[in-house]
Amino acid sequence: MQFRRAKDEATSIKELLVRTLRREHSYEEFKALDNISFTVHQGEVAGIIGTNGSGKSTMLKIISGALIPTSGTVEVDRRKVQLLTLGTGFDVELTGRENVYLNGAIIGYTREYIDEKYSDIVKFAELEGFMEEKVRNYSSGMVSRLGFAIATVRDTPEILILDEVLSVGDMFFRQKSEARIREMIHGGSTVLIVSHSTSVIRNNCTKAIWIEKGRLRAQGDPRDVCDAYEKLKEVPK
Ligand SMILES: Nc1ncnc2c1ncn2[C@@H]1O[C@H](COP(=O)(O)OP(=O)(O)OP(=O)(O)O)[C@@H](O)[C@H]1O
Repeated sequence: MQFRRAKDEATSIKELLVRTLRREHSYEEFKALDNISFTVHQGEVAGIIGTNGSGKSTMLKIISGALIPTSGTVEVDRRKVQLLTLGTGFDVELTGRENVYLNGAIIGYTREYIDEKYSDIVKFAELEGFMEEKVRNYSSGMVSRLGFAIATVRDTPEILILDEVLSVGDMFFRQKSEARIREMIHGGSTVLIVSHSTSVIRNNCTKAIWIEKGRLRAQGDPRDVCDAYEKLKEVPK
């Protein structure tokens, strides 16, 4: 997967304007994912790990169909896939209620479905009494709780893709959200889960895939792959 990145960033708005007018921008091609190949079988729970910027979210977006790869192929039945990701599709100038409809529509829910599930979403997010308030006035934990409740209200799909949806909210909400995710993971779906927590990968996954700087570094037993990944992070003595 190749992206185009601005090579020399302007240091001021004036410089940016001048460069734009003079058409002086230069770009470089950047490979976010390079020659990655793996298989996830039906019923497997695959955990994806890697340091920041290594390409995990890009890969999930390609698998779910949100991004089209510049080369290579993915074989997946997209009608069965649901990608859960937080923090996208919220407008802070709208109320909590309006954002449920906006965010739900982005995920692919119909208006009728959101009408039916609205009170379950509010209850799970514990935001009764705040839904007519603008999201601008929410704390970041409240926004994540609402995002999590919207994303997970649906019945578990056959192929579930989770992009860092754990560890949301305070300790009490986290316990509740982890229990919901565990139910989804162990409900018979095929799951791909990105997490920075190696204990989440060790405790829930049947295989682990480690991506580093856009390349496949290792795949296999979650304990072996997580052990190797943690060694990378050890500070040299
Ligand atoms: N649309 C884009 N245009 C240009 N570069 C992009 C784009 N999307 C992602 N990238 C770059 O691709 C690389 C991989 O990003 P990605 O978000 O997939 O990493 P990640 O492993 O999910 O990171 P993190 O753990 O921080 O969430 C990063 O260097 C990022 O800046």
